[in-house]
Formats: sequence, structure tokens, C-alpha cells
Amino acid sequence: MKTLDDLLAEGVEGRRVLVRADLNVPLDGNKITDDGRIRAVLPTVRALSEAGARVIVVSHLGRPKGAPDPKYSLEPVAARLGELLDRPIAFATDTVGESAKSVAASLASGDVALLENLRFNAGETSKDEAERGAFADELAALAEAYVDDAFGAVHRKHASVYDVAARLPHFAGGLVLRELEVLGKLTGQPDRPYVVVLGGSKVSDKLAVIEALLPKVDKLLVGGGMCFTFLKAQGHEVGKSLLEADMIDTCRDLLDRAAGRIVLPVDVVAASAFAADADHDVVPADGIPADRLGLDIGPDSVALFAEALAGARTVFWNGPMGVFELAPFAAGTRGVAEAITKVDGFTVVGGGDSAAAVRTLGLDEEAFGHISTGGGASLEYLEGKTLPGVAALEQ
Ligand SMILES: Nc1ncnc2c1ncn2[C@@H]1O[C@H](COP(=O)(O)OP(=O)(O)O)[C@@H](O)[C@H]1O
Ligand SMILES: O=C(OP(=O)(O)O)[C@H](O)COP(=O)(O)O
Repeated sequence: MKTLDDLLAEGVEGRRVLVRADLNVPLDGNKITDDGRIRAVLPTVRALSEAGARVIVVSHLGRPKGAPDPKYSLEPVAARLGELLDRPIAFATDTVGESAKSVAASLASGDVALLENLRFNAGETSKDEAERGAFADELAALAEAYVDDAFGAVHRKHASVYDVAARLPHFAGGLVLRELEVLGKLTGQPDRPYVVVLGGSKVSDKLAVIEALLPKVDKLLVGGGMCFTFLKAQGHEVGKSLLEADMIDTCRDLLDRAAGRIVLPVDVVAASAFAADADHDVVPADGIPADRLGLDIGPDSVALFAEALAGARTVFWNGPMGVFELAPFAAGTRGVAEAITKVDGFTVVGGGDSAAAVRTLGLDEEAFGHISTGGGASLEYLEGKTLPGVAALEQ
């Protein structure tokens, strides 16, 4: 795999370099609540800019539906990137249209541009190879070399992650290399007990991973939006909680095969609405009222999870235990995160929101062995899957 250092050694003065970053940061309106993913890619952007490249950064933000949606504009990210780099950033209001072309053409050596959200274009995430390829052609036409430093998106077979690499000389950025190196420690023979903690809201993505991960781990603790499909599979009512109805049978099968290694919450903070000021109570996990939704794990669950973590030698955590962005539902995430910081072993937390939770809840970042920018990407890597973005860089 060629790397950014190889590209820098070739010389980039005056060359247009397309940098795929994962700038999918959490937003509250248009305010960035955690800029960790922007900071993570700064060394790459800075190195290219200082070497005289014309740097064109691209990223997705959220999951817009293949068309422009102002809610998911990268404009606030451009402003923050400019502040952190301490230089003006040219922002294109489209990704491969007139604005992007004119911004790319107007860059001088060392200049940095950010293009609008890749996912405003249906071709980016299309399952149709020709449609994806056509979009990748347009992206590739903007530059002469491609650097992938979007670790958080390397598990996606998307145009900017996969197809564009086949169209330009391609190089792995420092963030991607470092993440693969550190996470590699978990793919061999991790010290045991090996405990994985899963939560968050990308339920269908992550349920698919559990199957492959289960034989490798000693305990799998499931909280967040993930746990309700399992609770339902055990025959409990989950009210209006997040539920992946077509995965209930899969969860039942996983519970049967896990022989007690899957640990579920025993209590839940159930709320009348998805809002900070909603009525809420701690209820038993098998007693969620029909008109309520579970927005956090309860204190007994935190204690149960902490007990399972206490003797662990290796821990991987992805996905908040609750809606930590709203204060009444942050205790579960905080409690489990604190338990992980006390583990005497190698601990990794991965995922845009999980890493943001560590920082915004004021936990000690140094107490974790590694904070990864990728949740789904880390999980699929741990699962032993070939990640499309990595495969594309290797070809
Ligand atoms: N019980 C729940 N119901 C709905 N959303 C939840 C619940 N628990 C956690 N979440 C949400 O999950 C989101 C993060 O999920 P995800 O993207 O899977 O994690 P990560 O970015 O760390 O990989 C957070 O925004 C959080 O509010
Ligand atoms: O936030 C991300 O992943 P994560 O929530 O698994 O950490 C990445 O930006 C990938 O986003 P996606 O899951 O919408 O493809």
C-alpha cells in the first residue's frame, strides 16, 4: 500500500490532491459539538499544503438521501477546518458541479478547499457500479492524486472511498495507517477476557457484525439503541424504543448460540418522548410501558456491565449506551465509559459519537488505550472483513 509519505517523496508542488476525510462530526443545528474528526485529519492536510499541493478535501456528513439537504451541509465544517489550520478554506457549494470545478481550478499551491457533502450526489453511495463509477469519474477529474484518510468510512463501498482509488494514483493517509496498526492488536490474540461493548443507533449495521464477533469474544455487553431488538427477542415489550423488527429472529438465534455471553440491560430509562424535558423513569428491562421509549440503560445495568468489565484484559467499545447528548440520558454512557477507564488492560473506544461522548462528558481521554475515529469501520475490521477502502488502496 502506498502512503502519504510516498506521495510527499514524489513531490506534490502544484499538484491537485483529493483527500477523502471523514468529517462526519456531530452537530447541534449548525454548531459542531465535537471536532475530533476534523482534528484527526489535520496532519495530512497540513503536510500536503506545506509541501505545496493544491488540496481538495471531500467528506460525507450524516445520511442525506442523494440530494442536497441544507441540514447536512459541510459549510460549518469548512469554517472550523479553517480555524484549526489557521488559513482560509475555499468552500464549494457542490461536489462535482460548477462550484467545485471553479474552486479546484482557482487553488494556488498550498491552498486548501472543502467540497460540499459527497452524499448530496446519488452516485456516491449507489449500489449500481456504473452510477457510482460515473460519479467517481467526476471526482477523479478534479485532481491528479488521491489520499484516503477517512478511516471512519473505509468499510463503505462508496465512490469516494472505493471507486476513485482505481482512477487516480492512490495513497493511504497517516490516520488510516495508524488506526489499522493499533486495531491490528485486537485482531490477533487479544489478552483475555476480551469484552466488547456495543450500543448506539446504527442497529442493523451492527447486528450484522455481532454474528462474526461472537466467537472471538468472552462477553458482549449490549446497550444503547441496540438492546431493544434483543429484549424483544426474549419476549419483552419494548414500547416505542428503537427496534429492528426484521432482526428479532436473528437476535433470538444469537442469544441461543451465545450461551450467556451476550449481556443485556436489566433496567432502562424509559421516557415519554425523545426530548430532554420528557417525563422519564427507571423501569425493569422487562417492564417498558407501551407508550414509552428506552433512551438509556439504568443504574443496575451500569453496575452489571461494570462488573463484567472489571476483570477484562481487552475491551472494545462502540456505540453510546443512551442518548448521551441529552443530559437526563447520559448516565449510562458515562458509567460504562468510567468502568472502561478502570480496566487494567488494552481498551479501545471507536465511533464518531462514542469518541464525542468521551470528550463531551469530560472523561479522561488518556485513560483509554486508543480512541478510534471509526465505529462501524473498526467493528468490521475486528470482524476480519476486507474493508473496501483498504482493498482499494492495496490494489
Ligand atoms: N436508546 C437509544 N435510542 C435512540 N438512540 C440512541 C439510544 N442510545 C444511543 N442512541 C444514539 O446513538 C447515537 C450514536 O450511534 P452510532 O452512530 O451507532 O455510534 P458511533 O458514532 O459511536 O458509532 C447517538 O447519537 C445516541 O444518541
Ligand atoms: O460516523 C460514521 O461511522 P460510525 O458511526 O460507525 O463511527 C462514519 O462517518 C460512517 O458513516 P455512515 O455509517 O453513515 O456510513
